[in-house]
Amino acid sequence: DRGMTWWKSSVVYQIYPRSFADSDGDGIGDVRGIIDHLDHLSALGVDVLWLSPIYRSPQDDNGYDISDYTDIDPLFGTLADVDELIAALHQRGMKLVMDLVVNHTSDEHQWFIDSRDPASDKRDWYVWRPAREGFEPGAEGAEPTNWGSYFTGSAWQYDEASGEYYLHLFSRKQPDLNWENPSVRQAVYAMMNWWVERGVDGFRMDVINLISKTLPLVDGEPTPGLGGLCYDPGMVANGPRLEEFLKEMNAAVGLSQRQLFTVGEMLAVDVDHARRYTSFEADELGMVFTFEHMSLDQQPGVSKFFLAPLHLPDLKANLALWQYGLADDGWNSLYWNNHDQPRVVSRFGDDSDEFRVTSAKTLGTVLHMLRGTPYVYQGEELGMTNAGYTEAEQYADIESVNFYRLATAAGLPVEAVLTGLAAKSRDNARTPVQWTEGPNAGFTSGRPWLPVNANHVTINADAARADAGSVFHHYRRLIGLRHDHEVVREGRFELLLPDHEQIFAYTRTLGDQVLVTVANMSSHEVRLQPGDVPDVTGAEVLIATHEQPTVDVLRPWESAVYLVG
Ligand SMILES: O=C(CO[C@H]1O[C@H](CO)[C@@H](O)[C@H](O)[C@H]1O)[C@@H](O)[C@H](O)[C@H](O)CO
Repeated sequence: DRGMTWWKSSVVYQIYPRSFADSDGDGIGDVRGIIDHLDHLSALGVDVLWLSPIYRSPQDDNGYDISDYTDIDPLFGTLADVDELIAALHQRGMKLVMDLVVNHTSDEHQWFIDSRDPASDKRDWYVWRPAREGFEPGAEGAEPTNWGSYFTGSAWQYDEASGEYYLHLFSRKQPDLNWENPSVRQAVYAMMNWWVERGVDGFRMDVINLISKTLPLVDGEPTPGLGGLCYDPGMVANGPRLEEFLKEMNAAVGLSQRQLFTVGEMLAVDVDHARRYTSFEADELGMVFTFEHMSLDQQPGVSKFFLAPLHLPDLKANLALWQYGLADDGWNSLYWNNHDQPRVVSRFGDDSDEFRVTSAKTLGTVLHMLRGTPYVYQGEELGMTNAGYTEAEQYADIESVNFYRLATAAGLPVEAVLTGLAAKSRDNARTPVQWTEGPNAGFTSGRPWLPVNANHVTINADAARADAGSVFHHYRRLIGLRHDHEVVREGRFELLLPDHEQIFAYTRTLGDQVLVTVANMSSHEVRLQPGDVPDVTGAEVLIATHEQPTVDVLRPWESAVYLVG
């Protein structure tokens, strides 16, 4: 049965190696640090480990700028360390998913170094263009199109030596590969097969729906207030040959045939696109990551740093749209956190001492009881919070640093810019994992590359593991429910109380079994009316944040899951 894929009953744990665990005291996490903490993953019960990039890289974007795809950056370790990690994971019944970053490479990759020479047979491996008609090459406004890079500023860099511009949708040191060139595609597939032969079980594909550009490349609508450049992700996403490339890749690497795990990170992807890309008949991808539910607490059409309050009915409506949209074909990925998003307990929960644990648990429950494959980002299982930075100098992330420079140069009040960064900067997700209450939270014996959050004295893995009521043990139980109950894996989703401003409630139905999830997503007590949710009298309570849960009155951030039938 084409739909019978192993990852439908799996939970994925994402590691951002720089910030997970440092084994050699250089202040930067590494592969041996991961090997030293596999017990933590086994205790949590996760099935798949997704590793953000550890390949050789000048680290301009913390590894998402790769200079050698088949070698490990010495910061993180060696190929032998990775072989040991793969063996150790497989021995524990877990799988390893590597990050595949092939929309772009580093400008220090040999391919790009060769490509800079117009006579090189690698010239057409990247996207080179002459200056805009009628402009002096290198002059103001001579860029081939008005596209903005995701890290702000023009997406084109003038190359004095060859007198032309190359495209970089991210940083200047991340030139885009030209996927129109079949030699580029074959080189990528060969690299993927090299890793599969080494024991890797699948790939998380970085911004994979940007690889097919619509030709010819033309100007887009300037984004208001951002210097006249076009920052519309739709400008370059979901191009005309994307599905052709995904099918070709799938066949060349045997992704479906070898049941390899694949998830495509996709900006500007909607549920209709996702249905096509993840359809069981299509042989393209297993899942996609959408940003739609991550874009509801920002002002529409500008940058994520322009904040807007989250309206719970909007979040429920979007999650429901994807649950219904992929109900009978395709498959959802489920996530609140990753290395690009702020910590969910600070964003959608309440990270005060009074409600941090309960709101973190309830956010876990409402996500993990949905239909799809859940992703847990390192530290989420501990209820780690945002970094709480107040000064521009504290930020290390290229996207945040560039945005601060552009926004203040454009005359935006510094306070407003710092407020936006404090809420949305990617550095919020990148503070070191808090293992102990001790120095540097047990992350490193050296000086951490990014300061450890001071709240590690109370929020740390040792304390969480020792406390049966912790977020850690709640996540362990949620993961257990997915392994033990087919209704959690396959049950048909139905949203309840769509317009309720505080309550998130829904059912999952499989045969005569009904799972009822009811959650109060506010810091205030909420009273429900009879009939608001199905009668759960006598039902088995599978998991709950509070003793004696009821569906009449829900305490702040209270949630419970009932199994009826
Ligand atoms: O666009 C991406 C794609 O991210 C992927 O691609 C980026 C380039 O490789 C890389 O920086 C990211 O870490 C990787 O996940 C997000 O980083 C985006 O910039 C934003 O932060 C999300 O709100």
